Amino acid sequence: MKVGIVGANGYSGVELIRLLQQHPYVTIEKIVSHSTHGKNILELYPHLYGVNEMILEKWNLDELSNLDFVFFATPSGVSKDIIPPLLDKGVTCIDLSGDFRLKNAGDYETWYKKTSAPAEYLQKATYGLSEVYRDKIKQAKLVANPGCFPTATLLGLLPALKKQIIHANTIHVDAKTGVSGAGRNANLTNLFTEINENIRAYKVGEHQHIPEIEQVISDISGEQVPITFITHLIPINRGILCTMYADLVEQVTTEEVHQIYKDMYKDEMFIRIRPIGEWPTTKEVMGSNFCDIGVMVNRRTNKLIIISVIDNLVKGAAGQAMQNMNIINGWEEHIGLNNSPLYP
Ligand SMILES: NC(=O)C1=CN([C@@H]2O[C@H](COP(=O)(O)OP(=O)(O)OC[C@H]3O[C@@H](n4cnc5c(N)ncnc54)[C@H](OP(=O)(O)O)[C@@H]3O)[C@@H](O)[C@H]2O)C=CC1
Ligand SMILES: CC(=O)N[C@@H](CCC(=O)OP(=O)(O)O)C(=O)O
Repeated sequence: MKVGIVGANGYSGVELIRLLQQHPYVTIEKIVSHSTHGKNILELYPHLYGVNEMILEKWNLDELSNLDFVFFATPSGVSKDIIPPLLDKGVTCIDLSGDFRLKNAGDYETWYKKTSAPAEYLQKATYGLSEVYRDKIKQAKLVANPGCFPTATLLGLLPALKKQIIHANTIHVDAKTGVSGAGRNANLTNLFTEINENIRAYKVGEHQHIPEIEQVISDISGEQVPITFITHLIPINRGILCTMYADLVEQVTTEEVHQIYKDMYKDEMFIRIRPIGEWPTTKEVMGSNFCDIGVMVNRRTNKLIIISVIDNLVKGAAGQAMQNMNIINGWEEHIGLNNSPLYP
């Protein structure tokens, strides 16, 4: 199958190259960039010598129309204009940006502060949280790949929400991310001197992933509730760790909750429910498509505590996008995604 990557020289794009190169049924036919078009990708990423030595091209609708599948790893506000004509030509698109995730155009404009994609295309998009929307993804022509934080948050909350053991309106999420989440662009807050030996809360109360998480919670629980969700930038390259708390509806034990989580994810190869008393770390999923989850009931407060971790560039972006491509094509979901985490 012939695929293309638009935004191929960003961090998520390069992660797509790494993963798609190891997929047996796929060849990367086109890599597209914006300000760097015309360069060999090696000039930007010398680690790709002998792996991928393609030239970055300019966006060209006709040339991309000959492909089977195109991945978009572009900043928000870009794919909303270029995906619709490509979709109309019958090419299946997977968008890693936020442009097609929110069903309500007004929500996108409020939280992203940009013009939304046309409403009819928002309705055509399928939200690509693989483990939750697999059946819809199978039929999709346009997948809105989830944000990195929503992936870690929602996979962690899902069993508790589905089994209705927590009050959805009491959910608090304390999320931490590595710096690659901000992409490969020069900006003051991403300087080594600003990041190193430092932790910073950012976009407090106004993170664009809040409506995305609330949209799925509402879909699963039937409740439209606001959540408290705060993000922090920490001095690591890759990884997201979300610590979540919510009030329990009634008293349950850690063992009971743990069993609910194990049962719900028993057939999911990328979700690892950690033994009771063991809390996952970002390094334990680095480079892999795993989402690791630990749970505990805090008896003193009658709250459920959930900790989930992912690699933001893999399960949080390129890995989940490739998992979705596998789902659409009816291939086994793990194809190209078998690598174990990189440790230490
Ligand atoms: N980084 C992460 O962990 C995650 C990122 N995402 C989302 O994925 C998308 C890409 O993120 P990331 O890889 O971090 O971003 P980067 O900033 O690292 O890369 C952005 C890419 O988009 C290209 N680009 C910029 N403007 C345009 C344009 N107008 N037309 C075509 N291409 C353009 C850039 O090309 P050039 O350099 O040549 O200008 C570059 O290749 C974003 O929407 C992000 O929110 C989602 C989940 C996780
Ligand atoms: C560290 C950092 O800045 N991370 C980004 C990750 C979000 C992202 O990748 O953007 P979309 O999912 O909205 O496309 C952020 O918190 O905004």
